[in-house]
Amino acid sequence: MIRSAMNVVLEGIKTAQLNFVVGSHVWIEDPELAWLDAEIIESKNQEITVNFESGSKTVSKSSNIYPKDPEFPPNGVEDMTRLAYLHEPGVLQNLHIRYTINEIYTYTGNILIAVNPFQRLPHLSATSTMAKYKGAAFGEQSPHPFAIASFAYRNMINEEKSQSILVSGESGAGKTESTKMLMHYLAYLGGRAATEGRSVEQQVLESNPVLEAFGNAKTVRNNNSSRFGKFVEIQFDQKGRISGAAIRTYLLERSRVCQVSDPERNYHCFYMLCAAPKEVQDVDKYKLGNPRTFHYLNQSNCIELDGLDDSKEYLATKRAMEVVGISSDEQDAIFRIVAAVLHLGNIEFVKGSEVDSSQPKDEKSHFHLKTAAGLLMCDVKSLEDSFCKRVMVTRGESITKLLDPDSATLSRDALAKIIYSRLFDWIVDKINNSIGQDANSKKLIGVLDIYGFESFKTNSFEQFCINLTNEKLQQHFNQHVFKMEQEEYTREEIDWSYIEFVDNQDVLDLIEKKPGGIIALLDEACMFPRSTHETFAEKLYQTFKDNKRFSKPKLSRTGFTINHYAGDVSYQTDLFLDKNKDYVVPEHAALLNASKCPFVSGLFPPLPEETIKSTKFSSIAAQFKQQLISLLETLNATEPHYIRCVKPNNLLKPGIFENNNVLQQLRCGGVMEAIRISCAGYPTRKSFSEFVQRFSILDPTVLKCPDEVTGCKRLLDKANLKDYQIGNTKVFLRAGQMAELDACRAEVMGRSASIIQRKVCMFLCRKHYKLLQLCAIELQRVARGAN
Ligand SMILES: Nc1ncnc2c1ncn2[C@@H]1O[C@H](COP(=O)(O)OP(=O)(O)OP(=O)(O)O)[C@@H](O)[C@H]1O
Repeated sequence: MIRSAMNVVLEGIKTAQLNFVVGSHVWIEDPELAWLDAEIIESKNQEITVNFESGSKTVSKSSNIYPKDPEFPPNGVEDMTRLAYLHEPGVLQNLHIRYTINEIYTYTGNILIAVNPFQRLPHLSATSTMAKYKGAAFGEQSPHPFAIASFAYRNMINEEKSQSILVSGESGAGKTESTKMLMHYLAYLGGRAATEGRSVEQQVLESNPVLEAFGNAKTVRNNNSSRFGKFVEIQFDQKGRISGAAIRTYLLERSRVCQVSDPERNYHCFYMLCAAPKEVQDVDKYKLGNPRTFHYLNQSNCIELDGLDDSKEYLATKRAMEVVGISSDEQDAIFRIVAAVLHLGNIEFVKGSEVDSSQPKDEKSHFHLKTAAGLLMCDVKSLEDSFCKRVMVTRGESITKLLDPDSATLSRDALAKIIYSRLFDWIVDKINNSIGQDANSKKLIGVLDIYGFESFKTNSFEQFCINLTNEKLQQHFNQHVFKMEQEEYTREEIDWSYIEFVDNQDVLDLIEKKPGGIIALLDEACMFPRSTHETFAEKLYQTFKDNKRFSKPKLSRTGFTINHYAGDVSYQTDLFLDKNKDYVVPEHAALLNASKCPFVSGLFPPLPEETIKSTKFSSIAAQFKQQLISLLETLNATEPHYIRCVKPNNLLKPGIFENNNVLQQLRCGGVMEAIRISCAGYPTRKSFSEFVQRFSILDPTVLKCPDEVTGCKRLLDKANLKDYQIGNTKVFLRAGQMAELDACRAEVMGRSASIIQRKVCMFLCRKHYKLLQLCAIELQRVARGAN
C-alpha cells in the first residue's frame, strides 16, 4: 500500500490541531477497518492509552492518532474542504456517513467524488433534478454530476473556453454511469426541442447502448465493463446549442473475442444475437442457437446475466443503431459478421496428411467453416487455406508453408480478432459520420470515460497500456491541481506554504522515453525476428537495473514490476511481443478484401503495395502512445473538471462500504492532496483589469484610480473581504469569496436596473401624458368651435 505525500502534509495539520485530552475521541489506525474510533483514557509523554468501543484497550504513540471532530455533523458535509478536522479518517467518515443516507456525491473543492450506490436511485437522475441544477451557481445545490456539467457549460459560455470533464476510477466504480448522466444533462442544457427523431443530442445519447453492446462485457469487477476507453467531444454553436459531436475510442480489448475466463463473458452482442427473438428470425438466418455450443462463449460458464434480458437488449440495440444512422442493411451485415466470428471459433483443426500440416477436424468443423465463409461471403477454400497455409516471400520467391493444428487455431483466432476490432472501429466511424462534426464550432465539452488503474494477479500488455493511460491522466491532474497552482503562486509572489506531491514524470520516462524507455525497447524487440520475451525481459533488467521505479519480481524470470503512482504492478512479458504487433496476416486481408459483401470488403481495404512488401511492423504501444499524446493535447486546451468514482466494495452490492478499499482509491486518485490544496489555497483568481471591469459597479470611482491594484483593493474593502491576496498581476481569492463579491454586484445591478426601469417608466408615462394633454387641448379647441 502506498502512503501518499499527503501524510507528510497531514502531520503539520495534526500537530497544529492536536489536543489529546482524556475523555476525548480519536481515530486509531486499524489494519482491517482502516480507522477505529476510540476514547482517550490516559495521555502521558506522547503515549496515549485508548479504549475502543469493543471494550479493549491499546497504547499508541500520539503520532499515530488523529483527533475526532466532536461536532461532526450527523449527515456529514457536502464539501470536504469544510471538514473541521481535515485528515484521512475524517474524509472517510464523511463519505461513509453520506453513503449510508444515499448521498453518494461529495465535493472536495471543485472535484466531485461519486461513490457507486450499486442500486438505482431514481431521484438522482430525474428531469426535475436536472431542472434544479440549470442556472444554479456551483455549490448552491447538493453535489452532483449535473452541477459539474452545469458549471462546465456556464464556463464555456461565459469564458468562451472549451471544457473537459474527466471521469476516473477503477473498473466498476461507476465511470460509465456518471458519463451517461453528464451526457444526458448536456443534452438537456444544449439540446433543441425534439422535433425530428434524430437530433444530434439524441444520436450522442443513443451511441451509448450501441457502443456498450459491442464494447462492453461482464468481468469479475463489473457486469457491464467497458473494454475500451472513450472520449466524447460535444460541440456547441454560438448560442450554446449542441451542433456536433465526435467520439474517440481507445484500445478495445481484442483478446476477449477468443478468450473468456470463468465467470466472465464475451462482448454482449454475441449473447444478444443468439437470443434474438424468434419473430426476427436472425438466429435461423445466421445458423446460431444455444450460446453454450460456441467455443468463444462456452469457455466460461457464465452465459446469462441476472437482470439482463439479452433478447430485449438485441431489439434495443437495433433501435439505437437506427437512431445513430446505421441502416438496416448495415445492421444485417454487422450481425452477420458477429455470427461469422462465432462460427469461426468452432472450427477445430487436426493434423493433415502431410508433415506439420492441418485440416478441419470433422464434419462439424467443416459446417462452421462453410457457414462462416457464407456469412462473410468469401471463398470457403481460401478461408480454409488462410488458416492452414502461409505464403512466405523471400528474395522474390514465394514459398507455401503448411501450418500445424496449433498454428492454424492461432491463425483462426487472429482472424476473428481482427474482424471484430475492424467492425468496432467501423461502428465508431459510422456514428461519428452520421452525428456529424460542426466545423465552425469553437467551443466543446469533452467527457472522458477511460479505464481506471488495473492491478491483477496476472498483468499483461493490456494492463501495461491501461496503466500508462492512468499515469498520463494522473500527471495531467497533478499538473492542473498542484503544479499549476503552485507555479502560479510563485509567479505571482504570493504567500504560500508548499505542499509536496508525488510527481510521476519518472514513471512516464521509464515507460515512454524515446529512446530507451520500455515501449522503445519493446518495439526494438518486435523488430528482431529472433527476439523472445526472455531476451526482451533481460534487456529491461539490464537497462533499468538502477531505476527506482523498476524492479525484477523475486519469483519471476521474465516479469517486471513498475512502481506506479498508485502502487506496484508486476507484468508478465510472455505475450508482450505478440500483442504489440499490429499485423494483419496478408492472406486474411486478401481473403476478406475479395468478399462479395461490400461491407466486409470495406473493412479490409487493399493495402498499398509498399506496406505489403515492407517488413516494418506497426507497434500497438506506439500507436496508443500517440493517441494519448493527442488526447492530452486536447485536454490541455480545455479547462478540466474532475469526477472521481469510487467503488465501495468488491461484492458489487449496495450498502457495503469497505474503508480500506475506499481509502486506497482516494489515495491513488490524489483526492487527499486535492482536498488539502483546495482548502489551503486561493482557488479563485482574476487579473486586475478583469477584476476592476467586473466589479467597478460596486464603486465606479475606482475607474479613476491611478493604478488597478489600488482599485482592486478598494473594491475588496468595499465588499468587506479579508484574507485575499494581491499577486503581481492578479487578485487571489479564497473559496467562496467570489460568490460574495458576485452577490454584492448582483445587488447593485438589481438596484440600478430598478432605477433604469423607473426612469424609463417615467419617461414613457410622461410622453403618454403629454400626448393626452395635447389631445385634450385639441378636443377642447374643437369643442369651443375655434378653427
Ligand atoms: N449512479 C449509479 N446509480 C446506480 N447504479 C450505478 C451507478 N453507478 C454505477 N452503478 C452500478 O455499477 C455498475 C458499474 O458501473 P460502470 O459500468 O459505470 O463502471 P465503470 O467505472 O465504467 O467500469 P469499467 O471501467 O469496468 O467500464 C453499473 O453497471 C451499475 O450497476
